[in-house]
Amino acid sequence: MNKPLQARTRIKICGLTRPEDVDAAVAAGADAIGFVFYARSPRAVTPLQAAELARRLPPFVTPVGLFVNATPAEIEAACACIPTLLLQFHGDETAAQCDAAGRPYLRAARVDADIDLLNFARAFPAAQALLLDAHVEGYGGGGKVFDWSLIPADVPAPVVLSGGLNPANVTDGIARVRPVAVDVSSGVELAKGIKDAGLMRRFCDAVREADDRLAAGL
Ligand SMILES: O=C(O)c1ccccc1N[C@@H]1O[C@H](COP(=O)(O)O)[C@@H](O)[C@H]1O
Repeated sequence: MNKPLQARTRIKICGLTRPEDVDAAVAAGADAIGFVFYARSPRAVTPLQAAELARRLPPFVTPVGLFVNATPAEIEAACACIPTLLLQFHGDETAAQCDAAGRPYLRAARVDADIDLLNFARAFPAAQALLLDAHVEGYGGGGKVFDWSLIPADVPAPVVLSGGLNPANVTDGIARVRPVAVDVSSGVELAKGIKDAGLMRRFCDAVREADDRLAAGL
């Protein structure tokens, strides 16, 4: 269930920890900013830190909270600090656990040759979108590209393409997968959790270029 040709590909930039990076991501054209609420990640922030960063977001830029096997209390604490938070479940959460949060969510699938993406998508009918990331140790954020040909054409959910995207490969990813959105972390970083304004700008420009090419039928 990918996007119509004329629709703009949305851009999520994830793993932000610094106010100046939030400002630069917004200026570059990000539609969503991700905060990692997973203590083992080098990009982890606390709910209070994320709330401080999220206050910088203008209207229509969505804060996204990334969770890996968090408790309901941890999810509630983050939502209490950022009332408009869209959830991203990136661990081993079941549909019942995702639904129990009672909020809109993205469900991440960690893709390798063993996953059945059709069944996975069907298991999460309430998810707003299926976020496809490479299967890496540590759940995600590894900067690894997966084999896009593993994505069936008829995935019964909007697809967010992720996993090792960067300014050089995102145009190709959009042309091949036609996702509703793309999500990047490592590919716009100087170091884990430290974003580069120039790379974020180049990434967003590359997404626009891909959209323009698709609209022109190229
Ligand atoms: O960013 C992390 O540290 C992270 C930790 C645990 C799960 C997911 C994580 N990040 C997400 O992984 C994808 C792909 O990231 P990358 O561009 O390949 O670095 C993306 O959704 C990140 O937000």
